[in-house]
Formats: sequence, structure tokens, C-alpha cells
Amino acid sequence: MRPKIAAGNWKMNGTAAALCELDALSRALPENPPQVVICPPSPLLFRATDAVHGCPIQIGAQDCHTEEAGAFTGDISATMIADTGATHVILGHSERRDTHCETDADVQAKARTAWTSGLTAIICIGESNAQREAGETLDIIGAQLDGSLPDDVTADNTVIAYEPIWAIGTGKVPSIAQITEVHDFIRSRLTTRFGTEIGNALPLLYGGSVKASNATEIFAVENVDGALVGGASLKADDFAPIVAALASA
Ligand SMILES: O=C[C@H](O)COP(=O)(O)O
Repeated sequence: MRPKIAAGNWKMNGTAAALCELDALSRALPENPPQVVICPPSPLLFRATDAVHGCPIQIGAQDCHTEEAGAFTGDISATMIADTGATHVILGHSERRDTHCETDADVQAKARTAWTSGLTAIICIGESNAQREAGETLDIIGAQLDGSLPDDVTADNTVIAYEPIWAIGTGKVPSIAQITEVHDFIRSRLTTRFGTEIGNALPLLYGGSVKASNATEIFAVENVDGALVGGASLKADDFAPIVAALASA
């Protein structure tokens, strides 16, 4: 049985004042909540882990360097992230692949260093609008999976998030048939490469304009085990109903 995971990516939003949302979220969690992971900007990590102490919310970072330490001005390492008490790190988000030119090989190297520090890697993949319109979606997703996932992936060290780039922050959501097609494809690719035990155990999240109004039908898709949510994770009032929808899925 795969875990259900509601992950929130705050991206470059929020100062210390935003941490009150964690308290509000914890009070709004359903009785049997899914796994909830909030990924605030890195300056908030220490305070965020303090803020969720004693409640079932985990904290993640949004990126890490491939190296554990060194002369890399402005970067943070997986070791530093783990030191804050965080448990997860998002890797290969399309915004980093785009604005920081991250490659599949970079993502794979980051996953390895994340695991070394005991972090769970949330590895993001997804096609652009041009790639979808050219009929290349499954080829792109397959190549990203092949290149971004190390061979020794396990269901304990990795979560995969499918985020079509054209759905991120746009309000455009793929049809249920499109989400189903890609998630089924990912599942099949994983079982072929890693075997049925690991391939069927790896959690798959959908991301891109998830809101309370569309969460229930997205979570009903067989190979959707949760969501990676951007804008709607910033406020507990918006995120709590998504978490509740996942708990009831
Ligand atoms: O990491 C989260 C995704 O980029 C989705 O963002 P969004 O929910 O604002 O579309």
C-alpha cells in the first residue's frame, strides 16, 4: 500500500510571518491525515521544523547542491537541510530545470546526496506545452525518469511528482484522461526498470494548479498518490481541504 502524500511547495514566497499557516494547517488536519510535507524557502527551514514539532507535518526544502560542502556561494547542501530537521527535498522542479539549467544528470546527483543525508527526494518531471502539442509527452517523461532517477531508488527514499509545465500556476489542468495516461506510463516505466516490488511502491504525485475544487477527481485516479501543490499550499484555508480530499480518497 503506497502512502498518500500532500506536499506543499511555497516556492519563493513567505517570511517568518507565514509560519502561522503551519499552526493553522495542523489544527485543520483531518483525523487520519495523509503524509503532509511543507517546503518553505530555505531561510525558514529551522523555524518551520520548530513550528511543526509535535504535529504530523513534515518539512522539506526546495533544492540542494550535489556536494555536501564546499565553495558554492549561495547554495545549500543536503546535510544542512537535514540539520534543520527537514525530511524531504524537492529536486528537478521545472522552474529550476529552466532558470538554473538543471539537467537530469544534476537531478540524479542531487538525489544521491539527498539520500546520503537521510532525506527523501521528491523528484519532479513534466513536459512543456510545446512538447505536449508535438505529441512528445511520453518520450519526454520517459527520458526524464531514465535520467533523473538513480538505479538504487527505493520507495523510502524517493517520491516522483509529475508536473506538466503548462499546468503550473496557470489554472490549466490536464484532463483526467491525460493525468491517467501519464501516471500509468510512469508506473509501467518504473516497474520495468526497478521491478514490480519497488516500481509499484514508489509514490506518484500530480502537480499543477491543484485546488480544493479539482482535488477529489484527481485523487481518484488510480496511480495518483497525492499532489505537489504550489499556490494553494500557501494558506492553510486553501491547503487543508486538499489534504482532506486526499485523506478521503
Ligand atoms: O511545485 C508545485 C507546482 O509547481 C505546482 O504549482 P501550482 O500548484 O501553483 O500550479
